[in-house]
Amino acid sequence: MTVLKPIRLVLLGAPGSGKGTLTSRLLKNVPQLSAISTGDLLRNEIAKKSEIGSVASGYIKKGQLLPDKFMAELVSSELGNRQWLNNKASFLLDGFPRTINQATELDKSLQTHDANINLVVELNVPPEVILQRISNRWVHQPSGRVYNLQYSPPKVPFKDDVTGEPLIQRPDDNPETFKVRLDGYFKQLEPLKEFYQKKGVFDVVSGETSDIVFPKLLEVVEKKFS
Ligand SMILES: Nc1nc2c(ncn2[C@@H]2O[C@H](COP(=O)(O)OP(=O)(O)O)[C@@H](O)[C@H]2O)c(=O)[nH]1
Ligand SMILES: Nc1ncnc2c1ncn2[C@@H]1O[C@H](COP(=O)(O)OP(=O)(O)O)[C@@H](O)[C@H]1O
Repeated sequence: MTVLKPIRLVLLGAPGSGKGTLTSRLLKNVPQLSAISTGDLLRNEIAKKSEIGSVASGYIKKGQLLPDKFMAELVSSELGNRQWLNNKASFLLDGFPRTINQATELDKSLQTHDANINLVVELNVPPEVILQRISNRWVHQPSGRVYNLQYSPPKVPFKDDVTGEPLIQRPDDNPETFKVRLDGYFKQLEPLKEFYQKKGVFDVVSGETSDIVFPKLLEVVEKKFS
């Protein structure tokens, strides 16, 4: 796909809806695009035993969102580090914003660089479908690569396809914590959708599998940017 103008894309989706899966597929199809996944960012900080990681681990274990100001600062410094705060760069945000306050903070920091979000796509996947996926989710924490014992198993059981390193199950993927996350997502969703609908940048793609959702997502992106 040839990109005619910078893509600044937010993927909205419940935990387990396929944000990580669809992001990696999209990046393969749109080489100009790179992504920030806030979940991966935080897990890497936890693995590094950094200050940020020590703050994050408590919230993540309980399935609670981290404070808006904390996340907004983390993401805007990451955007700066990657030199994306300009009107030429393309990027995808996976897992941010998740609240209306985060969205307004993001808006403030982007508009000063003439780099406003120009597409927000909600991944609309039925919750009951999502719940089945999570028990089979295994991840390669250092890279953020995501596997599923049913849907996309690793070539060697429980080993990352690229590095051969062991896969783990995320501590926040247990049923009770996952329910906290899922409820939290739906609580925040409507104000976020309205915020971006008012800006005329909102779209939604629905489906029960990523194989159904991905072509729809790619079509929305191609229609807008190629
Ligand atoms: N059964 C099934 N699992 C899927 C599908 N798409 C993604 N998954 C798996 O479901 C889990 C959640 O996907 P992920 O991309 O991590 O979602 P995220 O939490 O929104 O980033 C992972 O184990 C994926 O491998 C699908 O269409 N069907
Ligand atoms: N934008 C955010 N605001 C607050 N907390 C966040 C944000 N992004 C990630 N987190 C924290 O990291 C956890 C894992 O995020 P993520 O890997 O994106 O989970 P999922 O994709 O399953 O929703 C979240 O449950 C939350 O505790």
